[in-house]
Amino acid sequence: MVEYDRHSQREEPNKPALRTCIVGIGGAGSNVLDRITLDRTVEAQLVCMHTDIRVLGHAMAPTKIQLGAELMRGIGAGGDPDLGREAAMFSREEIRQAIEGYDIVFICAGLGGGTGSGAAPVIAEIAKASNALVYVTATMPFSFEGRRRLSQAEDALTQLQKRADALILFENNRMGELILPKDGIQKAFAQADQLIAQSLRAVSTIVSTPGLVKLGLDDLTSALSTSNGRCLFGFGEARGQNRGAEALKRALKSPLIDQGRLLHQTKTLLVHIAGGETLTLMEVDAVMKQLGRHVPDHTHILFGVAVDARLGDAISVTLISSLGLTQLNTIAAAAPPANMLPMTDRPMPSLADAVASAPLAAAPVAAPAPAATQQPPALTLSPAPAPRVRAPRPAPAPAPVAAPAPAPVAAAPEPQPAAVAAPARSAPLSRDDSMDLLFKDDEIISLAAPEAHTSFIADEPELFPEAPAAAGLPDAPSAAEPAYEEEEYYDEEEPSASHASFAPEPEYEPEPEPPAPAPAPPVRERLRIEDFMTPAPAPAPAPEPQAVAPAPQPRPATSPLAAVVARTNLPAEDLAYAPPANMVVAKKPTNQEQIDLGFSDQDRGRFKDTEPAIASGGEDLDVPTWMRLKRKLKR
Ligand SMILES: Nc1nc2c(ncn2[C@@H]2O[C@H](COP(=O)(O)OP(=O)(O)OP(=O)(O)O)[C@@H](O)[C@H]2O)c(=O)[nH]1
Repeated sequence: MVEYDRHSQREEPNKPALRTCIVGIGGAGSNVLDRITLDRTVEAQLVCMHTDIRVLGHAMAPTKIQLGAELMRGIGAGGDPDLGREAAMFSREEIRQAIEGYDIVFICAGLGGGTGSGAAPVIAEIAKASNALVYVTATMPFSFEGRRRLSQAEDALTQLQKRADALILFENNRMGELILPKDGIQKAFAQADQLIAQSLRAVSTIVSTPGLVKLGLDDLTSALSTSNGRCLFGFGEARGQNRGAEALKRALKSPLIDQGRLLHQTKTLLVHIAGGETLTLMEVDAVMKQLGRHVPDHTHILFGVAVDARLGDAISVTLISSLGLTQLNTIAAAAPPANMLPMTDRPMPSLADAVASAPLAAAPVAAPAPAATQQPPALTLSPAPAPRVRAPRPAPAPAPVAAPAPAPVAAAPEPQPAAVAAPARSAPLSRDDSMDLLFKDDEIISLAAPEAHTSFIADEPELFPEAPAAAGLPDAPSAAEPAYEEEEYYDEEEPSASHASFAPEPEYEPEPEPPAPAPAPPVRERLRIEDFMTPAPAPAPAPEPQAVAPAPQPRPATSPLAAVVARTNLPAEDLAYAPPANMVVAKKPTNQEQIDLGFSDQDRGRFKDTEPAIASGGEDLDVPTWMRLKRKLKR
């Protein structure tokens, strides 16, 4: 058996190691950080930042920063990004001290709520000012969370895009592909957290672990950076026989690379293979050969190998790349060129080549060629609509023919790679066929109808105004605000370039519109917890438990947060496991579809001690809040 000489991967003794810091912001960021903390595989400073002291109190990160303590009084931002931003502004000196002096700052947040969406851009700005490389890992909300959250997430994304050196976007909608349809939403979140934690772990390991074939920050940034597009990430880890092939298979199954499909369009692909002391040359070679069947010749491969004793007898494969918006639109709008099909006979550069030149340029980039126009109709995809312009729903594709792609964005379309080495096929290859070539039937995870939310919209106001506006009430709906209409959201096409990127395939395409226009759905108020509960008389306030900061002071009775402050006086057990004493479950209202989302009564594992963050008199009725409540909703 051939083994690597591990001596060659030792760093020069006088070369300082890269200092990395991972900042988790808000509820989602804190959950991911908890997972990383428990894994104990990342050598980085972990910092949790939140406005909500109850979440901070349970966070496992060694360093915690309460954002805007005086402004927020220990309460979450209630879904209001302005409050989250102001809270971060109030605490910017603490933030600066916490992240100063690091070479790389990873920022992890769930976009759509108040703290993460508002504070993350501020923190990214501070990190950039301290000359750190800023990598942002963010989630976009589930579509069922409502249009308001999506819009807030898009705003935050636009701001982050300007400040981050690289941005890995996880669409929660796609996380559904990681689990079985019958699994509860808690499992979806847990799986999503795990994937995000893996990405952070993989990226930070790549830059901090000495490797046989070392990847540098420039490699990583070039693989991750895209001015206006989407990062692709796949990670797989496996043990036992065929552990290399199995790890690669799992990495290719990642929903973030569309089950391997998106790799066929990448110009640069970073591949990192790591294993314990038993990692062999043959295993690495086999993984690279296998990967070569799914990557076109012209892709520039940045290849790294590391022996990491912490992996034990496991092998991990990390794939990182990015696709520009134009490429994504091209994929969505046109039938895939033949060179997107699995390239079963295409050899990859041998490992010897790779080790000889690190990073490895697998093959010279092929000269761009005109887009393949006569490809077989392998996939029928909806045409890409113009970005962010409300327009009538585009008519479904009439027949499975390779329709010419309409120009989805103002920029000139990127040239398509030449359809080289395209295996001749007598019959059209469906996506399922394509997956069959990769995996056995029972290994293909059922695909949820994908929907991307990576639109990048107009410029945001400056992050650092001279005088920040006074804090408004969290999540208070304004008169001008659009009503919360889930039905309309599901049905309506929100045409945007990025939506087009992941336009559903024929099997998921909605039914054609009926000839007569359906009556407009009734406009509903945004659901509140009051819709389900009615107050009972005479609650007796109990002494308030202390967390990491001074007890929140009650706000004026006019504030919707007043009820939250009052509720924090209740015993923790009541908060976590039973309805508050002053509440009784009310009769089920007729319009509560958002609540009928299949919450199971299983808890969130190690997060089970997390207190609920329900604003009983407020507006904070998001999914994570219900998850933290862990209360089985009875009808
Ligand atoms: N993948 C994943 N996404 C989450 C999780 N928790 C929340 N999210 C997503 O992140 C968005 C923001 O939720 P939070 O992070 O709880 O909100 P926040 O940033 O703390 O803001 P406030 O609660 O308003 O202070 C939600 O709309 C969800 O889409 C989680 O555990 N995993």
